[in-house]
Amino acid sequence: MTVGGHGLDGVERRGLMFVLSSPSGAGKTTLSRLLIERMPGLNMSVSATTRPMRPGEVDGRDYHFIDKAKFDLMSKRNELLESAVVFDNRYGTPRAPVEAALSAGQDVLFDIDWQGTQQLREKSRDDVVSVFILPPSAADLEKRLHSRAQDSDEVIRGRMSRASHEMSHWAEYDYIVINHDIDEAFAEVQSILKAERLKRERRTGLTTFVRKLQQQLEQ
Ligand SMILES: Nc1nc2c(ncn2[C@@H]2O[C@H](COP(=O)(O)OP(=O)(O)O)[C@@H](O)[C@H]2O)c(=O)[nH]1
Ligand SMILES: Nc1ncnc2c1ncn2[C@@H]1O[C@H](COP(=O)(O)OP(=O)(O)O)[C@@H](O)[C@H]1O
Repeated sequence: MTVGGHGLDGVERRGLMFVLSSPSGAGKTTLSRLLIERMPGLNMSVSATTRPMRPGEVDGRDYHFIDKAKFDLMSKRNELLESAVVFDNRYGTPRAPVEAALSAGQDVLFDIDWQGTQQLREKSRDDVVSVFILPPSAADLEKRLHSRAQDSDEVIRGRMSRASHEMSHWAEYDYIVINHDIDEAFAEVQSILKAERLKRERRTGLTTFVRKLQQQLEQ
């Protein structure tokens, strides 16, 4: 699917799809924001959802908040790269911005669940790098869901009771990060992205680059 563009070091490479998943409250959103702020060349995929907007969320930045009819229309028109139902709401990744970024050699960051990750992997295995974030303990997870102060007690209970099921998919991911301390977890996720960007297979411009170096040496 991807064409390629210039990497940060000038060598052409294919963009990659960097996926973060976790049970709700483990820290994906916090880590995603830090990555977007601090890693040039990384674009957030803004999902469409039918779930209600939380206080502090911005339409078009955190999600595209749409109704079920619009979601179904996007799905019917094949405008979603993947989609899933989570907590009775629909979530999906708009296709066009992802394809545009990848073909320009940019990377795309996804905060999606295991169902969406499986769909991306089926479509573009070689371009997907997936990271599963775990909380240090159940008590920490619950504390974090409460500290976010954005969901009712009932919604939090629902998220806690789904956490175990979501976590059961950890072994499908390439990397596992335990989010004890946010700075450490961020450094780990950042290292994964940096290393994956250097993988030989996605650096399509290396042959040309090395040939040029050899020519210089032989002159
Ligand atoms: N498959 C899929 N999952 C998504 C998408 N957007 C968000 N999700 C997942 O839906 C779940 C609920 O997200 P959200 O309502 O923002 O709650 P939060 O995880 O507690 O912040 C999380 O596991 C997200 O990763 C998407 O476009 N596709
Ligand atoms: N390492 C951490 N230590 C303490 N609190 C954290 C940590 N990581 C995230 N949080 C807090 O936990 C809450 C849930 O994090 P969030 O990033 O919204 O999770 P998710 O997107 O996975 O649902 C937020 O209030 C966030 O500030």
